[in-house]
Amino acid sequence: MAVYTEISDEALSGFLESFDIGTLVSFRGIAEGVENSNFQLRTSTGDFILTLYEKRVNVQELPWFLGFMQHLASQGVTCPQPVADRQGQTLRTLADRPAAITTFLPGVWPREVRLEHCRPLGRALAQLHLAGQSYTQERANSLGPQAWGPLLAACQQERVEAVQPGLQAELAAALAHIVPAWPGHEGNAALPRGQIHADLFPDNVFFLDHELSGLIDFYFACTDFLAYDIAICLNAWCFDADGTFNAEFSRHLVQGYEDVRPLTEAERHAMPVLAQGAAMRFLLTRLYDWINTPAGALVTPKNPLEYLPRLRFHCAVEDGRGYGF
Ligand SMILES: Nc1ncnc2c1ncn2[C@@H]1O[C@H](COP(=O)(O)OP(=O)(O)O)[C@@H](O)[C@H]1O
Ligand SMILES: N[C@@H](CCOP(=O)(O)O)C(=O)O
Repeated sequence: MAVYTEISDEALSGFLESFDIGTLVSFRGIAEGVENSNFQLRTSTGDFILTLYEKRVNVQELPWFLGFMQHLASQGVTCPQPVADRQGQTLRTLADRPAAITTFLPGVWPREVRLEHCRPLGRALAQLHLAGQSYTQERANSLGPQAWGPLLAACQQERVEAVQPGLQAELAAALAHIVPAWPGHEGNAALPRGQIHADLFPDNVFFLDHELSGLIDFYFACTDFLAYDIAICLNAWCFDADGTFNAEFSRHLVQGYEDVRPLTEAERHAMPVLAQGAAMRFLLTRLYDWINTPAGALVTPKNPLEYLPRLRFHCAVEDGRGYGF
């Protein structure tokens, strides 16, 4: 459960007095997520989400994320909207943490990914990319290839080896292959860039009555290669429970994407290295959290080793045909 910071009823009721959203009826910590503390609030006017920003979020960047969510909504992408207080501020402080209230998005994320989810997912991702083109302020990807080596080093070799013998050497070797091959690296051709979600896992995509009802959790969003977002989705949505890659899911995802924004040949060609990088990024952040989560924190760290077979799979793929397109 991701509640790193507890809040009392009194503190929350006092906080709500600065907003025009009614009085507190109930609130509960949300037993999902790993990054921030999230609470579901019910007030006399409706449901809201309160987020206290914790780990990887840089407070200076919060206006960029909140502005991005507002911009996406203005372009027709359904996502939570920051709620302003009576002074017009969306970013506040509660329990010594940066805090924001956002609207509650109806829907449920798919506990089991099915084929019917994949095409709508691809379409929504491409719509997000097109909508992001008019949000012009850039935010560098702080978890891009330049961060992976330092992240592996920060995990400490002996602790990585304790997670799985040989893991440190395997990741170091994969990094030595992925980083020099990365688009835009030292003379490599770049790919189309723009605003990406960068964490569009099933738990960040809501469905209602078999339709995609909205996207949440924009706190890793950044300016990067658009196709990298597809590579993240290939990792997060297109492996069966037994670890087998599901090419049919992948094909539907990419078809949905291309219904809205056709891929360039260079993007298709780069998909294996982008998918390797995406597997590496989530493996490393999970590994870091696995090793560093403080005892007693109300959070369930995610298993880094789920991403090792995915990384190996992508390292063996030669071109887009490996992904079913
Ligand atoms: N705006 C929202 N509307 C409805 N539920 C939400 C909303 N934001 C978060 N949630 C719920 O909280 C959970 C955790 O949120 P998330 O943003 O993924 O947390 P974290 O950033 O800590 O990983 C989600 O899976 C969802 O159930
Ligand atoms: N999606 C990441 C972790 C980030 O958590 P989220 O709950 O914000 O999606 C992973 O699975 O490693």
